[in-house]
Amino acid sequence: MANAHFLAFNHLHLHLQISSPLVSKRVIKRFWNCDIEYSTNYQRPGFLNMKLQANGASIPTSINTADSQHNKTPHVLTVAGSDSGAGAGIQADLKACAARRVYCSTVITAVTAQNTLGVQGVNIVPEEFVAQQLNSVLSDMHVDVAALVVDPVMISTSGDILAGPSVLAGFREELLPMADIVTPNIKEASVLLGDVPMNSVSDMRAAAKLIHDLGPRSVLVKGGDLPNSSDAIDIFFDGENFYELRSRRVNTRNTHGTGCTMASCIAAELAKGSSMLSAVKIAKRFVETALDYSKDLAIGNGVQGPFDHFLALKNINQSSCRSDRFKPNDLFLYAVTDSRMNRKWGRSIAEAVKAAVEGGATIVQLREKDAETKDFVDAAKVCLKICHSYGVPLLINDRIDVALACDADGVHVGQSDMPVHLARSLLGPEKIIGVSCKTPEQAQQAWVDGADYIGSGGVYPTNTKENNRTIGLGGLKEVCKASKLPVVAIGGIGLSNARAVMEIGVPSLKGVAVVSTLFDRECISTETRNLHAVISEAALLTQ
Ligand SMILES: Cc1ncc(COP(=O)(O)OP(=O)(O)O)c(N)n1
Ligand SMILES: Cc1nc(C(=O)O)sc1CCOP(=O)(O)O
Ligand SMILES: [Mg+2]
Repeated sequence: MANAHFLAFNHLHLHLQISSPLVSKRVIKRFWNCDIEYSTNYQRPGFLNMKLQANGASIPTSINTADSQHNKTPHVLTVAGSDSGAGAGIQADLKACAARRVYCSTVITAVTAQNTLGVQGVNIVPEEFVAQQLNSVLSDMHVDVAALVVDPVMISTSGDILAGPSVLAGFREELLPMADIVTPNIKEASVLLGDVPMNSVSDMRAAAKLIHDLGPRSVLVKGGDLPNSSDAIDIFFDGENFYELRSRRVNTRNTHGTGCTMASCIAAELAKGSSMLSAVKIAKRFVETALDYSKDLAIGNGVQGPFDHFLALKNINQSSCRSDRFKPNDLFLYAVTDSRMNRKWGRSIAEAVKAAVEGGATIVQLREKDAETKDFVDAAKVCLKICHSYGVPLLINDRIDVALACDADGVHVGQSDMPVHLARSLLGPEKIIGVSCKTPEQAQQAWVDGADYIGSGGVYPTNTKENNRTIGLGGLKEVCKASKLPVVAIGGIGLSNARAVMEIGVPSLKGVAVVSTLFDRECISTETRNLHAVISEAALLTQ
């Protein structure tokens, strides 16, 4: 069978989003030897026409989408081969979708006998039966929106060639032009483009552009195997902009199935309603976290083992994340609360937080050193609602338990609090984690540990935090220069010196974090507005 490998190893996710009112007019055709056609049925609104053809036999199906609003379950349909070792293929897709809280149905194109040592056998599922599985799933499970994630599986992470020239032509001519995203690793990107050299990030950018010219709406070139790079760098290109997505390279043998997992996670996030860029970022962070957590797994005797999709996520409550992930510019005006100051001025934490966000605070941290746990959780829940109504993230100081209990957007930890990598494994890939750093070494470690940002200070002496070493503008500059993460300056910052801080001229510095300048004042919203004006002007001048 000429297209045996194509069926066996092609890996494709069709995400079926049930909750959206839109019906995709995208036509998916020449799907291996099956023709699948989607179109809106204008004669019968609420129905989706589908036609499957296998070996000339047509299986027309009309899907009722009329009551799809009742079914809000995000759903990924994966079309892929089975891996008996369960590290990759259908098994990885199911685990990834389950870990991301998305339902996954499956169409199996081949059954492989494989383990960590290699692939011992492949049994291709007949094309008619692939079509029948598709028909079974799609004729029953309602489809409002289809998005196609194509993982062009041709060369495994271990370097095995998984597909021949006919498959390559199939990808280039048939699948890529209708894909919403295609996710090659650097070896696959090279093969897709006729064996172009792929040795640098600029080669990856050029490849992303050339692959985009083949027709997909966006391209993710995964640089995990890029030589001489200490970071795992991926290039995302949406046809207009390039995004360089960096994460630290996790040193582990347990990488089997990372490509399948990445593609499934992207499909899962799309099914939940994310934008493509956001889906890609979350998927990358998820894979990084899962790899990190699975470093010491010992499964099989081969050189490349599987990783576990669930350990890193076992305690996660992902029910009410903000739709946007952390943006570095959120650090611009960072308000940190203080229970003593609130007591002094006779206001509740929620009143203080509301006034700060009304005045223009761009992120809030609850730093309630002497609050009882129950009071802290209750107050945090109220503050979370206030912050989210302004689109502002809310972080919790020190207390991972409180952050989990109220489902805050993240935490801020110091050098002697819960280590960042543990906080990450408890909180999961989506939560924001900030860490205090006074030195360039700590800043480098923060990146390695998977933090999102750095708080650096005390820039000036402060009465708010006892025995705090002052690092000055010079120390702040050194941290910012060494940091791959965005930095917010903290300590003794107010209207008179915020401008000098913002003008240090290192791009990683994104803003100032303040306590007394906002909260040890009579009118918090006015003080916040005034500080916002000062740092906005400084930011304009330093651009
Ligand atoms: C934004 C920001 N930066 C630094 C700190 C200080 O955190 P830490 O060193 O843990 O000290 P405490 O705040 O816990 O006393 C911070 N809270 N926020
Ligand atoms: C909470 C905190 N952390 C610091 C650090 O240097 O890491 S300084 C500090 C207190 C900042 O309060 P104020 O704005 O009132 O000076
Ligand atoms: Mg702390």
